[in-house]
Amino acid sequence: MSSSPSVEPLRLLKDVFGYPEFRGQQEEIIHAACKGSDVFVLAPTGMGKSLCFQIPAIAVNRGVTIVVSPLLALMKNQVTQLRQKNIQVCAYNSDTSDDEKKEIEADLLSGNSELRLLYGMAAPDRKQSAHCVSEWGHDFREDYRRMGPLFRQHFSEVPITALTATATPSVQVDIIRSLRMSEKNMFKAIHPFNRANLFYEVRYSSAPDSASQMEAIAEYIHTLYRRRGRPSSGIIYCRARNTCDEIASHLRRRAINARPYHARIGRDTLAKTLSDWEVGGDGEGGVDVVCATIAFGMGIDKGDVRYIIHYDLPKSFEGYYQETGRAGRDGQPAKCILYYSREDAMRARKFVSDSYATRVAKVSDGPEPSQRSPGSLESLIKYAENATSCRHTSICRYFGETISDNDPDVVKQYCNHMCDVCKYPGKTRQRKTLTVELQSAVIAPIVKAPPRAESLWRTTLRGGDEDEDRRPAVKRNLGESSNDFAKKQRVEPPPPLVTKPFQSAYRLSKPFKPPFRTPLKEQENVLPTGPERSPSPPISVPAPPPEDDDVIDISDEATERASSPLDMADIEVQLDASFSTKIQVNMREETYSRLYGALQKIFATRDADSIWTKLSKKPVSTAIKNDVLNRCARKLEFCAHSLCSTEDGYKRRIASLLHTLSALKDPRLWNSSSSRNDEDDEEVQEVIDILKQACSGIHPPR
Ligand SMILES: Nc1ncnc2c1ncn2[C@@H]1O[C@H](COP(=O)(O)OP(=O)(O)OP(=O)(O)O)[C@@H](O)[C@H]1O
Repeated sequence: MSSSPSVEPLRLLKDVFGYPEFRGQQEEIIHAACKGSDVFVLAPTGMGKSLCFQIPAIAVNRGVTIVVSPLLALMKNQVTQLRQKNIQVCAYNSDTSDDEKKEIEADLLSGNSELRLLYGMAAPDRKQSAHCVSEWGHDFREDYRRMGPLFRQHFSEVPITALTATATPSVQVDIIRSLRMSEKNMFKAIHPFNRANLFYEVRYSSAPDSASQMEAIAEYIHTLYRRRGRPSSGIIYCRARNTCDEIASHLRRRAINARPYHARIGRDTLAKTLSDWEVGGDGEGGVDVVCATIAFGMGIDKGDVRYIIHYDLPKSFEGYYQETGRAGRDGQPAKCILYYSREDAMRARKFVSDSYATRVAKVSDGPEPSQRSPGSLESLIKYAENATSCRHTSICRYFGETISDNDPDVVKQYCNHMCDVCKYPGKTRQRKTLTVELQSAVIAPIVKAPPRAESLWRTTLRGGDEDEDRRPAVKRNLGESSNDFAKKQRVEPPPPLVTKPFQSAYRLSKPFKPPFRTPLKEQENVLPTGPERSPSPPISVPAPPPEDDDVIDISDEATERASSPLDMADIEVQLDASFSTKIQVNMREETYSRLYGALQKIFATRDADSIWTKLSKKPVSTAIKNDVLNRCARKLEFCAHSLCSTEDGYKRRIASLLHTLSALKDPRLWNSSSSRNDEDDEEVQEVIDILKQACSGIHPPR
């Protein structure tokens, strides 16, 4: 079906959309679509893909263009914007009233439709889910796959345009095949992925410390304000909803106009936040910063977003690219800061690998999902760990571009000092190196532990850090290479390094080396067979500890113990004093006891036996139960101690752990069949894993 446009596309661009010229290959794409070719567009975030189908829909004054979108919010925005331009457009989705649906159907059946565009969902029976954002290659893959043949069966001549910002070469092939697009009559526009106006930076920390990280973010926003003389629009992305709430409150306490945005907030409030944010960022009111999960992503199109901060690691490279793509859509410079620590990377890893299996199972044919896959996350981790390659070229390379890093002129085409690696090479390398080496620094001067423990610690810390210098001594002097400080910095330097160990002790793959000496010898109590390492049960979300609970009161430890149902062994716990210069030894001992008591309380419930069965699959004696709880308490305490540099940080972490342990008394947390797609579950899952690990230590797999 070939048509020539009734109205010149360029005139529409100028008169209706108010832009003087086309961007990238917009013009060619629009002409190909008007001619009736199938069109595949791969173009970076913010390039203007929407106009590539909107202009042909208006220009060819015949028939109606159906826009299939995976996202209700995106649909709504576009419908509103097009209506403001007096274009006949409707949406047909779960929000459309029955009357309006009838009107639309009548219009379509009239044979002379007045509608130019009709927006519909990829899966109309499915409520819009926050997790679908940037994920159509996964959650919607099956819907699109079914839609392709069905559509072609009924409308063999109708051209299809597919547009995406994040498709690796294999996903491109899959999209074209799934939608049954014509290979012969196809116009393919592949744009470079690069977003040259975005400054990418990775801020390394040795372990996420929420208080200092939030404060660093507040400080960054204040500095930006001082430099620009007015507020700037920004988005802070977090994996967990609770974190969004916490950061938003923290920023508000620091006089920054911030709001949370995630799926647990009511629709009306979200709509208000979005509209307030759309007018904010210029000092004239509104909301300046949105602290959001991925619920706030694809389809967000505000030109003047000056910064995107990833408070923690996104679950995929595609997600990272999509989310940073919300910045600088007006073409002006904008900053994208990714906070990275290995502890967080390990959490994300665990989370993604668990949920990926479910996703793969859903794919009937074609390549496995790439987004939110362990491979995609690993690439993102590699990107963050790499302090020597330009961020821009690394991103483009992930999406399949071939770029030679050896040729500075080539690199310059991608990045003109618009990333931390290119702008501050020495400093970036040193920051990354120091966060790694500081782990040794924290431990080395104070540990007089047996050589085995030390080498284990060092090995674990250094795993996966192949491309880093490994200098033995820690230098606190952040001296720069001569060029780095030659010019006055225009970007805010990263916050001070966090001087804490840099690894999730929760996730050590090697045996845990406790800081306590205990008369219970490792692996003394061996049961006949070891428990299987079955996947952990899905769990629901515990509420976070209230802020007032942040600092724990250790004094009621005795009460915890007294109410314990187990015949608690009189465990003599000796602290290895050499580990404990940060936190007073007696506080660590008390904390250990409190954790032990809290663990015992979990097993005070009626469901204790079934929980033990889940953990060990074999009958367990009271002595062994006590040993498992002891190991778990030691490990939890050790983790908290390892990951904190201050007493306050230690107390906060312990408070959060105690809260999680308390939540685990609820048997539903062990049995729930709800999906573990929420980061809030992670601490619960970690405790369960540690318990399992403690059990397997007692029954080593043979
Ligand atoms: N030719 C143009 N000149 C100037 N601005 C344009 C042009 N084309 C589109 N834009 C504007 O660029 C912004 C981004 O467009 P759009 O939302 O279509 O991007 P996109 O490619 O779909 O991005 P994403 O994949 O990130 O959603 C919009 O505000 C749009 O109006």
